[in-house]
Amino acid sequence: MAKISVMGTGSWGTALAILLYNNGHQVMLWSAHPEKAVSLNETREDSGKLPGVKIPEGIVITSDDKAALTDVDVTVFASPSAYIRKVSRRLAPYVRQRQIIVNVAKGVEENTLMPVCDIIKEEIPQADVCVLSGPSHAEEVSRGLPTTCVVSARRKETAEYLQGLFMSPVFRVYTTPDMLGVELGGALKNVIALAAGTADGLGYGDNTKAALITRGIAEMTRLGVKMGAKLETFAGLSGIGDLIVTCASVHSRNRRAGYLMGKGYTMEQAMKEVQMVVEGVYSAKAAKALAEKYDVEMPIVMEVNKLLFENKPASEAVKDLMQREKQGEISWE
Ligand SMILES: NC(=O)C1=CN([C@@H]2O[C@H](COP(=O)(O)OP(=O)(O)OC[C@H]3O[C@@H](n4cnc5c(N)ncnc54)[C@H](O)[C@@H]3O)[C@@H](O)[C@H]2O)C=CC1
Ligand SMILES: O=C(CO)COP(=O)(O)O
Repeated sequence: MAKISVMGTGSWGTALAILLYNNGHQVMLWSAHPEKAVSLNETREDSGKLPGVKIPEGIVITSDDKAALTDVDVTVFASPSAYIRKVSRRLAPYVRQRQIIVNVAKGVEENTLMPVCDIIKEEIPQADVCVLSGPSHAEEVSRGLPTTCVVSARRKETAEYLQGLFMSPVFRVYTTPDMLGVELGGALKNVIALAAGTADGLGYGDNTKAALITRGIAEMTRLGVKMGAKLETFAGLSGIGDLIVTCASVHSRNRRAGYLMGKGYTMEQAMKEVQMVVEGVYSAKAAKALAEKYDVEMPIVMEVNKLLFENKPASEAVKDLMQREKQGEISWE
């Protein structure tokens, strides 16, 4: 049994706290907001985000920074990527040397182009920062539906230790040394899922969805490999796996936001309607900037940026993607 704190009471933090508790660990769930910790303690359910999912009484819910980080074996950082830097800075004084921190957020910071693990490392240099990612909607994990993920760490032993903590009969975890690839897959798939949702909103079919997923993973892989990630990672759970689920699932916030934009909502209206974090909107500019920095062609990412930030009509974006200059699927050289 390990002592684990989960930092963040969004749907993913809550689902992972329940998973880890059911695996027999001692679990604390921390909220950045005292009032949220108080209300969750009373209701033992987040009826807005995970209706019908009970948070076991054995999980201690707190907003006390020090208590949540004292004598823990592992801490899981589950805040949305936009808050990770602020949360890391706030918690850094309570983090011991070589503390294992598992990042589960998916994003790239807009102004620094850093994936989430790098942000945590910068703010908490004494920590051993790892990542868990994959096709894993909280709504399904919290109900014990079979799910697979991948965990990556600097050292193989740490990755295997974490694999053991998270694994359960309904939650299968693989290990990988490719932290960068895992992180990029998780962040970039959200941008492509906005496009897939938009296509749904426009009333397009399964052919269109398959095209966006396939050409989307091609873009993600091109960028990732140029940045130093491994090609195989993009064919794995944190790459194509997560891209498929996010483009197709009824639970996906990114797909839903895209769907609403396909129906004519502005980005702001869509985000308001979805009510939970839509990471693709925050990562889209960073993905575009990375494509430019590494000189990689990412036409879907470019069109999503126009849709989000230049009010380009969705149907125009699709037309422009379809009528791009002719291409080979693989090189003739
Ligand atoms: N929900 C899911 O199924 C999955 C989510 N993720 C990732 O996990 C991360 C968290 O997502 P969710 O739990 O879904 O978020 P959510 O939309 O359910 O909840 C938002 C979270 O933001 C927190 N928050 C709001 N204002 C804050 C502030 N000023 N400072 C710090 N925290 C603040 C809230 O307390 C809450 O924990 C995201 O990066 C997401 O991509 C990854 C896998 C699955
Ligand atoms: O990352 C996720 C599933 O693996 C969650 O995706 P959404 O944020 O689109 O719901």
